[in-house]
Amino acid sequence: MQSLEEEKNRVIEEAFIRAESEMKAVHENLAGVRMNLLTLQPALRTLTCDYNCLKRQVQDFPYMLEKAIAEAKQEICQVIGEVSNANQELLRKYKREMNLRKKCHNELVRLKGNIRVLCRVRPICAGETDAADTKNIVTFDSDDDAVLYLSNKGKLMTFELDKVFSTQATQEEVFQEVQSLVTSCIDGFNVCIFAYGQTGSGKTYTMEGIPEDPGINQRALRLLFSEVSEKKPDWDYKITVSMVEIYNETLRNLLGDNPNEKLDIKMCPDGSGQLYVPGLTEFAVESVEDINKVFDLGHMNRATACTNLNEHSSRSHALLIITVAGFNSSTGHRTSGKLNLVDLAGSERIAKSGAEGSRLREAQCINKSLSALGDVINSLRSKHSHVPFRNSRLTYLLQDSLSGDSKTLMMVQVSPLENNVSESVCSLKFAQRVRTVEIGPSSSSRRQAENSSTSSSPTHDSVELDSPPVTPVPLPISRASSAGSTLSSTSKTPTTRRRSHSQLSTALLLIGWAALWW
Ligand SMILES: Nc1ncnc2c1ncn2[C@@H]1O[C@H](COP(=O)(O)OP(=O)(O)OP(=O)(O)O)[C@@H](O)[C@H]1O
Repeated sequence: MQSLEEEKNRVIEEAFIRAESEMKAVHENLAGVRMNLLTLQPALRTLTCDYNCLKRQVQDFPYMLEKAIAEAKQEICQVIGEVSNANQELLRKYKREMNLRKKCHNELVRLKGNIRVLCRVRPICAGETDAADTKNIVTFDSDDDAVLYLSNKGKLMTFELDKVFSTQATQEEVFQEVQSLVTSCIDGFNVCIFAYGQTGSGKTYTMEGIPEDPGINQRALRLLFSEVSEKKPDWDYKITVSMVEIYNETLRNLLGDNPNEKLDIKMCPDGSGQLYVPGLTEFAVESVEDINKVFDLGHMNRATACTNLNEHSSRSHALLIITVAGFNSSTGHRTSGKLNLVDLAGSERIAKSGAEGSRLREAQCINKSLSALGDVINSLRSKHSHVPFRNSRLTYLLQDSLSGDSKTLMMVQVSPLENNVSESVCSLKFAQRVRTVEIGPSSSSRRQAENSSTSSSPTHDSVELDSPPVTPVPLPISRASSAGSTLSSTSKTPTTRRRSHSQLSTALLLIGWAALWW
């Protein structure tokens, strides 16, 4: 019993020791866990905090998103508003600048005179070089492109115009000189460009040109197309074209179904005082292809009614009438301008050509219309209250493009050959008279003063010349000294050039002022 008791006590003791060591290990583990717990607690707190924060953010997100969208919207609206204001301002400045450009352009044209007279001398053609009387009698001034010298019976005559194109001048160079007039019809002006001169002097070459080198007609339409397309989308333009011929005082519609049909010119019944041609065909053109189609139709119709087109075209006036109507959708503003491109009938003398019968009648009709043109120009020049537009079909048809605020350019064509000298002198004399005309408000007093100073120029002698082939009217020659004058030396009269220079510098000043103001 005792040993059992001892055994029991020993076992208990051993169990107690084992339990104690196990207890110690458990305590140690517990301490480790406690330790871990202590270190995890801050992380847990951070995580909880982060979690709560995220939770709040998630809760707030729709509201913040809405707010951000609203702010972005506001900013975008503000920027759009600013851009739109800037655009409005730019548009306003653009319009102001366009008006200013128009004013400057008109002022420049006004200062140059409403009627500008240019001269083009055609080259001697291949077939003409061998004949005996094909001596070249025309010379140019290397320092002054407005002066032309003509050798007539041993005397050197000087003619002064607004510009002279030598035989080498290209179609492009000629067009550059007239293009400002062409574009002014976009601004609502009526413009007339005439080619005047004897048969074979190059009128048709200048106006129509040849297929590989077109003249003013086609170049003008091309320029109008490019100018109006630049003005889009603000401006919407419609360009229409009509072609008519005046032969023996009869007006024919070259684009109509029946080219033999005679047209009449009538006063608009609306009381506006405008003229119109009932039944005149107008084609809307938008491209070079359209122009070519219209020109082909016009030529075909012109050829169908005559046996010899070349002779017929020499004896008739050909008119290309271009109308440019514009509408500005933002301002509601409308413009309407007309450009008349006229290839006049040959102006040679009846006596010299010895015309009889139907040729005489043709010549008389040409005489009548060119004389009427001269009468109109003379009346405009003298500022008569009555201008006889109705005296010929030509002047009646061109009435609205020859009066008021309209602009006219005459291209006087000259042959360089000696056997054409009297016709050349007459054409140039007529051109110089035309040059003194002012259609609208003008600087007439200054011009007169300058003319009188020119007349008194001691270097000029007045000489008797052949009367013009078709004497328009005895226009008073206010530039008598240079019109048909002779020069014994190569000295020049600088007066008119001085006028051009002073006018040009005024215009440049004006443009400079405009640029500064802008
Ligand atoms: N600047 C030029 N360069 C080259 N050739 C020209 C020039 N001007 C005219 N010609 C040529 O001279 C000839 C006569 O020209 P054009 O037919 O244009 O004269 P016109 O004055 O219209 O004659 P018409 O009154 O008979 O119609 C044509 O063969 C033409 O090609």
